[in-house]
Amino acid sequence: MTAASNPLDMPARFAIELEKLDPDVAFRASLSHVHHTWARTFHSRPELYIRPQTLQEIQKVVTLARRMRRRVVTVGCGHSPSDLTCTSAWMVNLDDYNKVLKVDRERKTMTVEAGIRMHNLNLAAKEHGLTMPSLGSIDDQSIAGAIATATHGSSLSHGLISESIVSLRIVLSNGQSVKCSPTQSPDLFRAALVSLGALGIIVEVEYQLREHSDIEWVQTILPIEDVLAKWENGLWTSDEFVRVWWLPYMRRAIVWRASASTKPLRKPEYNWYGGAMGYHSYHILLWISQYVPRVLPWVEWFVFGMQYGFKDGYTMSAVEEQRTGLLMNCLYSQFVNEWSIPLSKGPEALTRLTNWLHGDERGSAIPFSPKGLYVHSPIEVRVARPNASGTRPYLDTSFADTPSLYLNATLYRPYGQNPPCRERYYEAFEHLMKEMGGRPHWAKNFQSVDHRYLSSVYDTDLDDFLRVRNEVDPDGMFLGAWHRRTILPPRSELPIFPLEEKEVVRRDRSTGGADWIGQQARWWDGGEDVFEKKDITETGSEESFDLMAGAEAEASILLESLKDELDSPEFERRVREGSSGDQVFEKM
Ligand SMILES: Cc1cc2nc3c(=O)[nH]c(=O)nc-3n(C[C@H](O)[C@H](O)[C@H](O)COP(=O)(O)OP(=O)(O)OC[C@H]3O[C@@H](n4cnc5c(N)ncnc54)[C@H](O)[C@@H]3O)c2cc1C
Ligand SMILES: O=C1O[C@H](CO)[C@@H](O)[C@@H]1O
Repeated sequence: MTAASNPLDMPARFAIELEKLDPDVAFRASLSHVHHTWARTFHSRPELYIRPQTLQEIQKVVTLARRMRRRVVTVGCGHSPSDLTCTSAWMVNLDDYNKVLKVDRERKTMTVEAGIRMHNLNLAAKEHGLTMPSLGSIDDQSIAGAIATATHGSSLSHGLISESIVSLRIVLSNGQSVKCSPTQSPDLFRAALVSLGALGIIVEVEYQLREHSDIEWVQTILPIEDVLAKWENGLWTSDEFVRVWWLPYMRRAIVWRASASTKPLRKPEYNWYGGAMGYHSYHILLWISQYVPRVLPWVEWFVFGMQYGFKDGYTMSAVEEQRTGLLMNCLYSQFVNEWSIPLSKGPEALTRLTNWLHGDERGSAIPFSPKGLYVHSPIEVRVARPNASGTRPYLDTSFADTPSLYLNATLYRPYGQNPPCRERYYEAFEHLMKEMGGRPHWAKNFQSVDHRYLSSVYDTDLDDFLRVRNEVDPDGMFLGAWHRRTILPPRSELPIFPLEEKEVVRRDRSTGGADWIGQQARWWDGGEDVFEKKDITETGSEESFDLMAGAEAEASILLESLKDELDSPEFERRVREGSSGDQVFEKM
C-alpha cells in the first residue's frame, strides 16, 4: 500500500482487517479516484474507489467496510446529476462486473451482472433476437443504476424500466447475497426495484425482454393548442411511444411518436443543421444567453426552427432498430428537474407554466416573479402507465391508479457554467408540481423536497421502503447526506446511523460544478474513535451528531489541506479525464 500517493492515508487497522480476509479474493481499489457526475455538477473524492470483478470480491468489500466502519456508495456511470453518488468514504463501481450470465430464449429473459450498461445488455439481447421493451433517452446507464432511480421512457404501454425486472440479487450490509423476486423476499424485492443505492449492492438482474423489433418514428412541430386539443383524444395513444418537447416561448411543441415497424430501415432526411453545426451554434448561443438571458426566446425560435422546421406541420421520420431509435442526443451538461403528476393535470400544468414564463404571474397562479427570468427550452413531456407487473416498487415515481405525466425542466450548463435562472425557475416549477401532488425524479436536481413532503405523496410506501431498508442495513452503511435530506426523517425523529455519511462541505469550483466533501459520524481511524471511546450505544445520540459538528471543523481543515490539491492542474486533469488515479493494490 503506497500511502505516499495519497494524503488521506488508510488507517493502520485497514491492513490488519484486510489480512483477516481470504487473500485469494482480490481487493481492487485505488486511493486517488476523482468521481464526478456525467454533467460534472458534482465532484467527490472517495477514500477508496473499488472495482470488483466477482461476487466474492463484492462481498469482501462489504465485509471490510463493515469492519472498518465505512459507508459504501455504489456508482453506475454517474448519470444522476445530483449529489446522490457523492462520498468521501468508499465507492464501488461494477463496470468490471458486467457479464451476461444466462439467456432463456423461451421465457425471453436474460440474467446479467448488474454493472452491465443497458447499451450492451440490448446488444447481447439482439444476438438472441430480443430487445428491452422500453428505453429512456439514452442507454449508457448501468442496469442497476438505471432502475435505482426509477428511470423511465415515454409510453402508455410501459411503466418504469424496472418493471421488466423478473428477479435480482443483492449483497446486503452483512455480506450476504440474497436473491429476491415477487415470490422470494417480496418486500426486499419491492424496495430493491427502486433502491436509491440505499439497501445494498445489486449484483445480478434477471430481465424480461421481448422480440427484437424496429420502429418507425415520426416527429411534427405543432401549435400547443393543437397538442392540448389532442391530449385526451389520441395524442398519447396513437403510437406505442410518444414524447413531446414543449417550446414555451413560441407556444409550439414537437410531437415525436413511434411504433413497431417491419418497413425497411430508413434514416431521417438529411438536415445540415442537425449535426455539428447545430450542436456547436446552439452551445454558443446558450453561452451568450448566460450574459444576455433575454435572447433565449429568440434562441428557441432559431434553433428549433432550424432543427425541426419553422412552419407548423413540418414532419420528419425514419425507421430504426428500437434499441437505438428510442434514443436521443441529450446535448450538453445540464440540470434536469423532472416530476411526475397525473396525466390528466398536464394541460393545466403546461398552460400555467407557459403563461408564467410569458410573465403572467397572477394568471398562472405561480406566486414567484417571472420578471427578467428567461429559461432554456424545451420542457420535456413524457408519459408512463401504472406498473402492470403486479409488483410495484415502493418508490415508484409513476402513479398506481392513473397514467403519469413526466415534466422535465431541463437547464443546460453551457461549457459547464450554471445558468443564472435556475433557483427561481425551479422554485416556481416545484411549487406548481407540488401543488399537483407531484413526485420528483429521484436522480434529478429537485431542490425543495424533504421527508415530510415525500410522505405526503408516497404515503405508506415510503414507510415500507424505510422499514425494509433499516432492517437490512441497520448501521446505515448505504446511507448518505442525500438520503437524510430527502427520504429519511430529520435526525430528531430518526437518529443518525452509525455509518451514515453527512455532507460537511460543498464548494463551487471555478470551472463549474461543486466539490462535495462528506464525513461519517465517526472520525477516520487516524483520530479518536467516538463509538468506542464514548461508548455511544444508541445510534445517533446528540453527542455523535455534535461530533459531526466537530467533523465540520475537521472537514474545513481537510478542505484546506485538500484545497491546493483540489485546485491543482493535476486534479483538474483527473476531473477532465475522469481518471481513476493509480491502481494501488491489485490483489490483497
Ligand atoms: C444524458 C442523460 C439522459 C437521461 N435520460 C433519462 C431518461 O430518459 N429517463 C429517465 O428516467 N432518466 C434519465 N436519466 C437519468 C438516469 O437514468 C439516472 O440518473 C440513472 O440512475 C443513472 O444510471 P447510472 O448507472 O449512471 O447510475 P448512477 O447515477 O451512478 O447511480 C444512481 C443510483 O443507483 C445506485 N446504484 C448504482 N449501481 C448500483 C448497484 N449495483 N446496486 C445498488 N445501487 C446502485 C447509486 O448508488 C445511486 O443511488 C438521464 C440522465 C442523463 C445524464
Ligand atoms: O435526464 C434526462 O436528460 C434528458 C434531457 O436532456 C432527458 O431525456 C432525460 O430524462
